Amino acid sequence: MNYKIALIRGDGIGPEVVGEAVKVMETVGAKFGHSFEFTDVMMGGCAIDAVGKSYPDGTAEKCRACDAVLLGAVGGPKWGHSSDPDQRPETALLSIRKDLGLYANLRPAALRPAMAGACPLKKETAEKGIDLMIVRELTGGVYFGKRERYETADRGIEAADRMAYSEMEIERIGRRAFELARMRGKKVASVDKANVLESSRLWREVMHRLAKEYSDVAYEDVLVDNAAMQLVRDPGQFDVVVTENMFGDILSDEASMITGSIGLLPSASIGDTAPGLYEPIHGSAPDIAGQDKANPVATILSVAMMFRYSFQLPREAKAIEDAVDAVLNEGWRTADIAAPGQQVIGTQRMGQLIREKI
Ligand SMILES: NC(=O)C1=CN([C@@H]2O[C@H](COP(=O)(O)OP(=O)(O)OC[C@H]3O[C@@H](n4cnc5c(N)ncnc54)[C@H](O)[C@@H]3O)[C@@H](O)[C@H]2O)C=CC1
Ligand SMILES: CC(C)CC(=O)C(=O)O
Ligand SMILES: [Mg+2]
Repeated sequence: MNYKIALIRGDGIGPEVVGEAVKVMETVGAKFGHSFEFTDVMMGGCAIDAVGKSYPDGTAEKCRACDAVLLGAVGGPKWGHSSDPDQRPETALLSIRKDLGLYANLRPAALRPAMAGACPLKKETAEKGIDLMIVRELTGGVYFGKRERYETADRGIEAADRMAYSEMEIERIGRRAFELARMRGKKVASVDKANVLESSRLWREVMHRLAKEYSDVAYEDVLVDNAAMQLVRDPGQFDVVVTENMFGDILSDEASMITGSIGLLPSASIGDTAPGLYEPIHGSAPDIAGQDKANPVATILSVAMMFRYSFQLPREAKAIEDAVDAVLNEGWRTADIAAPGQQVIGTQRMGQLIREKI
């Protein structure tokens, strides 16, 4: 079968890791008899440089014309944090998620067998294993609320960001979490800050209604500060963790380190109708961009998620995941996952080794 893929390579290490992931797709295609038609879609800092704004007209339409989207990362210090949203690379990221209706960001954090030694947690915690799925709400909350900056009478300039959630937004992400839990460990932890925030109180009310409906799934509420601590103390207690946009952003970066590195964790952003968007959880890593140092595994595993969720190709997805594990089991390491004294390989070599295993 032929699949159309939109490629948003983006900025920093984005083009490097997407380049390796594309080659992996082609290898999988050759092995299993699929072909891929790639369309480059420019967005982010590179688009500011080329056409003067980070989210050029027609970006969403180009993506909608494809079966799935693969994104590297956007942003970097070159473009700063302009007061003009068109001049901020991150505006493009938020806009594409909103325009495609990608409200569910699935971020699996699993400790791969070869990485157990790299887990910074207590030995017995690592031995228990880590396999959790963070279900992050992606198109609401404080990242999409009204942003304001204004002069006050007595306190100088003040800035504010509004965090808002509707029942509908909470219910649809909650259902995704409970449905996923049914296919996994049958446990949902809903993370909020209901002891302080009104949006979290509504979040909790809706989650409790769903918990009654999905009575075969064990349910608990966890306050976000406690969740951050529990993730380090005993991550094995979690199966599906559902939470709002910003909490999920932060907790998933934390989860990445207990499983080895942010360079390992993939994600899938999905909605109800538009093509899914697949991306590593990391950013554009300007500190290592252009040096063949980035770990491409997170992006390559994002392709595996694309095959599984958008194309219903579990055999092909597993071939990628098995190849990644085989390469890691042999001890090959990019800099972010290498132990002191261990030999380090680059982005391209890691990609090549994974393709050879496939
Ligand atoms: N999806 C996206 O496009 C995202 C974009 N960003 C943007 O990326 C830019 C940089 O953000 P940071 O806060 O520095 O976060 P970052 O995730 O880009 O980097 C944080 C640290 O992790 C390392 N790292 C990240 N990915 C890696 C990989 N594949 N292999 C090895 N090491 C890796 C980096 O070298 C850096 O030390 C910012 O402009 C930010 O807004 C941040 C997160 C997501
Ligand atoms: C612009 C940010 C919301 C990007 C980010 O950190 C993420 O989605 O993980
Ligand atoms: Mg993030």
